[in-house]
Amino acid sequence: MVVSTTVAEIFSAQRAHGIANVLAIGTSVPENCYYQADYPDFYFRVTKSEHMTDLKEKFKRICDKSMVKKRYMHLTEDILKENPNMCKFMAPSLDARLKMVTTQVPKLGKEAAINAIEEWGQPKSKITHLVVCTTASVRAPGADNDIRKLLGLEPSVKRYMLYHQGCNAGGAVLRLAKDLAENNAGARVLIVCSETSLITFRGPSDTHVDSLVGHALFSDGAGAMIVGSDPNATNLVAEHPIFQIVSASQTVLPDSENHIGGHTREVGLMVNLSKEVASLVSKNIEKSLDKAFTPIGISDWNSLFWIAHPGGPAILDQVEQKLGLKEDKLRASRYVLREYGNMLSTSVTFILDEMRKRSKKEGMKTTGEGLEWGVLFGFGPGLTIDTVVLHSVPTAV
Ligand SMILES: CC(=O)CC(=O)SCCNC(=O)CCNC(=O)[C@H](O)C(C)(C)COP(=O)(O)OP(=O)(O)OC[C@H]1O[C@@H](n2cnc3c(N)ncnc32)[C@H](O)[C@@H]1OP(=O)(O)O
Repeated sequence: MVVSTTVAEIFSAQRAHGIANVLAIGTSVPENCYYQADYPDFYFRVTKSEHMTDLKEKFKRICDKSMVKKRYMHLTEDILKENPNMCKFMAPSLDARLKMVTTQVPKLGKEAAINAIEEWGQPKSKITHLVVCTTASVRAPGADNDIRKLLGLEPSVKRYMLYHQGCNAGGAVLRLAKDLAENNAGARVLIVCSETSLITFRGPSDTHVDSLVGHALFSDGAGAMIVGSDPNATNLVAEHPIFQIVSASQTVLPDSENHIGGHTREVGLMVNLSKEVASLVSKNIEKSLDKAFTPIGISDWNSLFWIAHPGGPAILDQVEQKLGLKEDKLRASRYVLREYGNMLSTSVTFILDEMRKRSKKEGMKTTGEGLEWGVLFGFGPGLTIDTVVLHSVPTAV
């Protein structure tokens, strides 16, 4: 038998030619909207904690400084009445939480995915890979298979489930999708991040004030993106890149393990946040920028468009100050924090969506506020920083 092809040729044919692109973006939030101005009253009332007057005043101060105007959560007063243990600081409640999370995470994720697929305009049979991310639960088969079924995707779609990663995973999913798209010719990767506070909500405790910080910031939301290389311009409905994914990296800051943590216990997911998070991120961020942009020859951070995970206003303020960023650089991050809160891994998808939409609306030349190069940062437990270098495309296409 004469074999007419080499392993090197097979290897080459298996790979895409071009760099990975974000080809579509979709988002979704639950119906219930909570206004921050009313939230301290709601929170202390539903958790039957009105007697903790000093703590309530402290929570009001945190909410006032959170920069959040409103956020969306699946949780309702009725759900909490049915599950009173969720209103205590530490009471067994994991089963009840997981039962709701099992339905809610795929449902919200599906809605975002449908929006992304609609924008993409291609048949869903072209989706080859599915990357799903949530901090809210751990199980098998997981939310990835549920989302596959809800969307009617083929059983042969190659699935990747990222559980319990926290906020930096908004960058990590793009890193994974880039590797998949560039290493598999014709691959179309559907990314879905879906987060819910059903797993973290709990009553206040005067010995764990950091829990109140989470309760002032965290919210529900899902974001979806389609990522692929070599966009098809010849189809009846052409594929249009929105951002090119140039490079992606991750690092863990030294001696930072205790600053953001999440532990799933009988009482749900316990999150700890130290007061040093903002200063640690801001002190270390320039190293990640240098590493990502030295090969491109960029050292002026104001020449970039910015997609920074809005962990909290202190993080955005200190990053801005440390790097000498102009006031409007973190505009899209601040907008998403104000209008939606901190949706963990999902937040950066909302920021990408806001940036490209506003760039077009305001007549800017590119999807990145008229600029060519940009950076996406995810910050999460570890303390982990995920850095993604992006390249914009012209808005006129
Ligand atoms: C989950 C993930 O993987 C990734 C994530 O996104 S994790 C979330 C990351 N975000 C954070 O860590 C929040 C960062 N912090 C902030 O944005 C701000 O500090 C804040 C909105 C919480 C408060 O705003 P501020 O301008 O710093 O106000 P400040 O007056 O210092 O703090 C308000 C109160 O909160 C308390 N506080 C702030 N951070 C605290 C913390 N981590 N733990 C305990 N208490 C805290 C302060 O002591 C202060 O109490 P008093 O009013 O009684 O003095």
